[in-house]
Amino acid sequence: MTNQPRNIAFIGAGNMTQSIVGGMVASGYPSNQIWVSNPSPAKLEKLAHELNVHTSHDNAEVAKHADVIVLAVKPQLMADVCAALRNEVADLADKLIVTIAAGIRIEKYRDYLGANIRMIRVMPNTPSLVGKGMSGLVADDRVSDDDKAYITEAFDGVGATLWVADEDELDILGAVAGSGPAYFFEFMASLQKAAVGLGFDREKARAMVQQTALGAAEMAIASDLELEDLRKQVTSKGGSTAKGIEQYQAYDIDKISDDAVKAAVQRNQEMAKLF
Ligand SMILES: NC(=O)C1=CN([C@@H]2O[C@H](COP(=O)(O)OP(=O)(O)OC[C@H]3O[C@@H](n4cnc5c(N)ncnc54)[C@H](O)[C@@H]3O)[C@@H](O)[C@H]2O)C=CC1
Ligand SMILES: O=C(O)[C@@H]1CCC=N1
Repeated sequence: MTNQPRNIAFIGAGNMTQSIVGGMVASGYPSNQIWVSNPSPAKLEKLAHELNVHTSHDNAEVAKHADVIVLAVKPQLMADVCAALRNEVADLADKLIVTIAAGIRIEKYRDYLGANIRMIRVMPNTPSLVGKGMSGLVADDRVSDDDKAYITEAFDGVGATLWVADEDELDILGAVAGSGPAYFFEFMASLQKAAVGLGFDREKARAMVQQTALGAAEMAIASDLELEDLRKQVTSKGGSTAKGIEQYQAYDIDKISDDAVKAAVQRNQEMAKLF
């Protein structure tokens, strides 16, 4: 890291924490400066064994070690987890608080943790595990440039980062990029099923689907062309792709994506009210 690594504690050792911590360690973040807590031991044992990070079942204990606390529990549990931290950790205002939870607004965390906290909201995604994450970030106005540079570098280590203007934008980024891997996996699984339906075994069908997805994503990143133009390059006039694309368009794939993203944004907004 260019920025001085800080002691960082993750509260909750679920899918997202495992992805981020795995990616951070792989990108060179010192594992002896990472703490992770979780109520049940199985995930902690795996993290301690594979990544050599510090673990505990006690949230307050890991928080006390940390300069940076990452809240990584489900939104439904956030109020209770924060209430316990507030009771047990005296100097929360001196620490940088990062949350990766969908929906819940910074203002709400001030109720949960105290009015004087400084906070960054990050909306990551699970490909962070393989260093290909996409994380959106937004900070309150108490967060310093140093804090922002540090957290940007930490999440750049597990993929790409994008600072957004406000929390409304973060809800949208979450609905596109946070949830996005699920949309792509759903689509890839459906292509796999189509190939299996025509006689391929699952393994071969998966191999061709995942390599094609990887190739398409890498081409999109490498190219200056619009995505629509990349699609056209594959679609020879009178050829087979044109027939396949006609089917997607008949089901109005744009509307499917539009509806999906709007539904996910709406749920983020609901969670902001609920928790
Ligand atoms: N999974 C994803 O793709 C993404 C998730 N997020 C956010 O990340 C957060 C975590 O999501 P996941 O990792 O998917 O959930 P998860 O359910 O896999 O992980 C949550 C973890 O918290 C632990 N936990 C439960 N009660 C706890 C407590 N009192 N103290 C400490 N840990 C406790 C659970 O045992 C579990 O290991 C959520 O708020 C979600 O909105 C954000 C972006 C992407
Ligand atoms: O489904 C969720 O609520 C979280 C946020 C983005 C991905 N997973």
